[in-house]
Amino acid sequence: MDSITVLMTSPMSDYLETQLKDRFNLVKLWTYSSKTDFFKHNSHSIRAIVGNTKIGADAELIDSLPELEIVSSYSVGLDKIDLRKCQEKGIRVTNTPDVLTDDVADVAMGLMLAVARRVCECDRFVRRGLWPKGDFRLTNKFSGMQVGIVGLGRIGSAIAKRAEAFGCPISYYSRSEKPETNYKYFSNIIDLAVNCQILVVACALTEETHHIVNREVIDALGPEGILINIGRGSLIDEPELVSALLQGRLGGAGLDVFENEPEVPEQLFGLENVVLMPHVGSDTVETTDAMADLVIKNLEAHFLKKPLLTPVV
Ligand SMILES: O=CC(=O)O
Repeated sequence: MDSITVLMTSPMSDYLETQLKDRFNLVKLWTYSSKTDFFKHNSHSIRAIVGNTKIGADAELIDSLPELEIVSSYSVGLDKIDLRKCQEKGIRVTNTPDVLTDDVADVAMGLMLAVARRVCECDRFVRRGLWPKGDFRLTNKFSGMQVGIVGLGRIGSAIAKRAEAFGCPISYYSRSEKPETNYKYFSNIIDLAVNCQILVVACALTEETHHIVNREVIDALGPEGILINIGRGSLIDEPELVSALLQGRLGGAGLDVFENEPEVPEQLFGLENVVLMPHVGSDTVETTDAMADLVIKNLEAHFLKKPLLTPVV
């Protein structure tokens, strides 16, 4: 397949890069000095794009590559891909579901525990030599806290399963009720926020879910409530989140994702009740290798005219 040109949009894993280079003619977008230079050399040769959560395939890129056949995303989230455009042009799209579910759900649990039991604040307390001067203050019990989940898909369900093991009653909000679970369903996200102590945002970012957690939802969660986001930054109205935390209208937050990554609102840096992670939910050696294998298998299947493993479009 080394005559097939594949575009990688930004640096991902070394393993993925090596695997792509071994099989295809690999073009790396970030090695070009300008878009003009890139398009001049590659417009008519690229047949596949491998994108990720930073750079996917927007309308401009898709329209500039007349030979494009497939976008194989090194991510489960599809918000950086113009799916409508791909559909219109008959371009196939794949992603990497399932293989990263455990890691992202693990991170959600870590954030919940870290915020509720003040793990990072305790760490800073010990490192700063404050312990000999007095004990750390009491925190709140995590086991048994009411957990509300926004989006009960693969990742949301894996979070629910883990939280259940901590004795947490689970409720959820999603577009429709899931008959296969016994978790309490709320058809309105505000009702969910009123009725839980920890709200975990685990849905996909789409036009409908953009800023699904707004001021009203944050206020419904309240000054004792904890907000966790392992989905996408833009699921939450970030300026509203920051002002709620600064004003004490929200109890705490655990965030792996941000609206303008890698930029994080600096007002959050001074808040002890906030735990920040640099969008690393699925970033383990094991899972990134499994994601890379899935990207490669989808590309191979496509060019061998076999069924795609994880088709989206
Ligand atoms: O955020 C991670 C992903 O979408 O895979």
